[in-house]
Amino acid sequence: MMRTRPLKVALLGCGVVGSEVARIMTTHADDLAARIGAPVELAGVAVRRPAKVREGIDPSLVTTDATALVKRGDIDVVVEVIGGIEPARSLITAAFEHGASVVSANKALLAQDGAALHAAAEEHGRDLYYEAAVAGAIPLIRPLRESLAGDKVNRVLGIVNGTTNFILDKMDSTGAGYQEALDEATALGYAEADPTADVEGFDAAAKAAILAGIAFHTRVRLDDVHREGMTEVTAADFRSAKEMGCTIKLLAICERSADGTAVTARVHPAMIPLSHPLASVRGAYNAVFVESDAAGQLMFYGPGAGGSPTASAVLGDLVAVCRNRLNGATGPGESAYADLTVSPMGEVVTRYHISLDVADKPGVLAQVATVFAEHGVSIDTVRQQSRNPGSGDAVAIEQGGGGPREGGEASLVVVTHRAFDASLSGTVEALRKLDTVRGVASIMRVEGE
Ligand SMILES: NC(=O)c1ccc[n+]([C@@H]2O[C@H](COP(=O)([O-])OP(=O)(O)OC[C@H]3O[C@@H](n4cnc5c(N)ncnc54)[C@H](O)[C@@H]3O)[C@@H](O)[C@H]2O)c1
Ligand SMILES: N[C@@H](CCO)C(=O)O
Ligand code: NA
Repeated sequence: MMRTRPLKVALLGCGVVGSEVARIMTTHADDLAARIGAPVELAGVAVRRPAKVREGIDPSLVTTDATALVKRGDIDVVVEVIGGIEPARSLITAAFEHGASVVSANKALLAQDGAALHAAAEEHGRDLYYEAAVAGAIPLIRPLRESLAGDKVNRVLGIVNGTTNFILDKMDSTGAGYQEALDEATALGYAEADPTADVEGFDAAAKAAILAGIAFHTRVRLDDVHREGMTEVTAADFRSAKEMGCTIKLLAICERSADGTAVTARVHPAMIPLSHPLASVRGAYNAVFVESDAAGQLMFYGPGAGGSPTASAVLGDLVAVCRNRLNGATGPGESAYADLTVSPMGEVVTRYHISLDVADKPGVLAQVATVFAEHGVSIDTVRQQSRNPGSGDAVAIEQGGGGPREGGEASLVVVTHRAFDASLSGTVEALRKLDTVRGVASIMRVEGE
């Protein structure tokens, strides 16, 4: 039976995501009411620039005082789509203290202060939902928290940042420059207010922390996630990847150790085979693999960024939280009982593609191979490409076949078998000290094989 008194919603922030949340709340009001069992009313919209015209929003609802709005006392659900740490954190905390449940899209805040916010929600008997915070529209938080609650997750691997996937895809498929592709992603509403968060991997690292925490029932914070951005990926890296039958993606990888007692979480660019499903994830789309004991391998795919897709996830949470309120119940809170050790990057085991600039003279290959062996890193393949003395150009490689002329420089590409990341770092450090190694052009991990 439909309750006539509406549930009151306060919207904090009316930017790319907030404006879409308001639009869908208005256009789908009847369906939302039927699904929830009570009408939902937009009771206030906190903004920074009140003079801006906001189509479909009653100007009398607009306020610049977000604090007063969340403290009104009659608000059932606060939707936080401001982003950043403050004032979002204080506003969410105040919302719980004043009796509201919270829906947020704020991965930066949840990765940093998720534990404290969950504790505040629990203390006040309210909900904290954040499906939109990870991989936009794709249902991922709820499947991990609820659908897989009876299984044991061992690995989460995916593309969780739309902006960087858009940029890498453009660079790979059209040869576009980095800045041109970033400007387009920003114009399409994918990028964060400061795109450094996207391109330096902070956004994906925050999402990895949230996913690892839920998947492994262990607190994983942003600082626990090894992070490398994608600003140094070059056209030459894409050429190397192509020669390997691979492409390059910015991946988030959360793994349980072989003995099951520890976990790692990391974000970095990596080569993946073109035959892997993640290789064909284009534009701002995201895709995440979840591997678990009983279910095996699951793949989640869809739009990972943008106002309307993100609003879809926010609305889904809003419906769930409103239903809980009507039932006098709360949904699942934080689950960190397993309390596994979060290991550093050095304990990750994977494969590596290393490009070295070396002197083209006898014994160099053996010297390089010895350094790998001394650090316990086993070589899978080696490829050498010579450059004629005085020319920067690579020429055909015919090892021992009268090709390379001694005295010039060569580029040496080594692909390893699986090895500890710490061993690889030790290898690279030692390689840099060899006189015959002129430089380490790139180091890229190889995943998804
Ligand atoms: N855009 C996306 O694709 C996307 C996807 C998933 C999650 N998110 C997350 O959603 C949140 C919002 O992102 P967005 O893209 O809509 O950002 P946005 O910058 O377009 O919108 C944020 C809005 O909040 C307003 N704001 C800032 N401080 C405020 C304050 N004190 N009171 C009221 N309003 C204030 C800003 O003026 C702005 O209009 C962020 O946490 C972001 O990480 C965004
Ligand atoms: N800036 C983020 C938004 C979605 O969280 C992205 O590009 O994926
Ligand atoms: Na999601």
